[in-house]
Amino acid sequence: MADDLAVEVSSLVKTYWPRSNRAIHAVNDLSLTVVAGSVTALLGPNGAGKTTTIEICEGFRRPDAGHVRVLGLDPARDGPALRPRVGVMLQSGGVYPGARAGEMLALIAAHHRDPLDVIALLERVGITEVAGMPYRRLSGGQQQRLALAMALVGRPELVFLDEPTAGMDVQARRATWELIEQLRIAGVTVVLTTHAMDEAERLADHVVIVDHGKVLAAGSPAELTSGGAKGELRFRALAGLDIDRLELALPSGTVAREGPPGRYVIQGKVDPQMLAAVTAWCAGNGVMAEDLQVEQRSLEDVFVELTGSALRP
Ligand SMILES: Nc1ncnc2c1ncn2[C@@H]1O[C@H](COP(=O)(O)OP(=O)(O)OP(=O)(O)O)[C@@H](O)[C@H]1O
Repeated sequence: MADDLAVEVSSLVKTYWPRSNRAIHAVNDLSLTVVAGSVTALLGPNGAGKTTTIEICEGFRRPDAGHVRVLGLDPARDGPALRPRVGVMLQSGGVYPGARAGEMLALIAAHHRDPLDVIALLERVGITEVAGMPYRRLSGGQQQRLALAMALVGRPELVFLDEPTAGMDVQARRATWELIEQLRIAGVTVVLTTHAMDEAERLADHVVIVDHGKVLAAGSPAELTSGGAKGELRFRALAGLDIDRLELALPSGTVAREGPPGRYVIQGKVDPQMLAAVTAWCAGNGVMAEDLQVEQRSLEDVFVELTGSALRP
């Protein structure tokens, strides 16, 4: 395993065999890597295999086949060595319903050699006022914040956050984003799953799109959203430019049109070549292009292109 990789998953397979049903191929030859110190987001429709993959990396599930290394160790075998170094925020559970929130966090802290200060951490995730309440009485968002605090209290080198902001209000969501950004600055590796494209776009250095237990695409948000055939470039200039001649100067497959007079739209694959061709044509024809704007596909556009728009069971 390369030194700069915090997680390496190759050709992972996990099949569930529910008693009355046929086999569910939850993870089906999935490979991915997580660079140490980065934030990596796993995106995928419901049932894509994200949680199963993460749970195998956490050592909670055994894979049927494939190879997993986490901080250079095998999570299935090296649990005791990994546990103090890895923080885990589960989608649900992991907490006794009757336990008080603050006590629960203190209990987890007591298992670590150099934990964060519990009082300060409760404050940081905004649950100081409900710290004395039993877990089951906390709202969904408060339970999420406690789970996040439990993942962080041991000063982990790597954290797995399964849908960390699900059910949070806008304020808590933003505070969690800030916390994740601070983790990255502190050099902590973060692996998260999310259904919120804005969250992935905002936080992730690396996005992995998963469906049917396989990786469909991976890259930085910019890499994933650039290079498609659907981009647009817009600019303003004098009305009545010779659009046909402009189009001839552009890469094939690119379409140019004038919308309202003086407003031009170029549609096609927006890449450095297309941008250069447009500006070169303008320069060669004495055209001052103003308000030049590149409109890329959003991560959500890419996600729907790859995974389709049909509802999942
Ligand atoms: N313990 C289990 N027993 C049987 N099937 C399971 C089990 N856990 C998950 N599955 C099935 O495996 C598939 C993958 O589930 P998984 O939870 O990994 O997906 P996910 O991408 O995390 O989904 P979501 O976004 O809905 O949380 C689904 O079809 C799910 O029903």
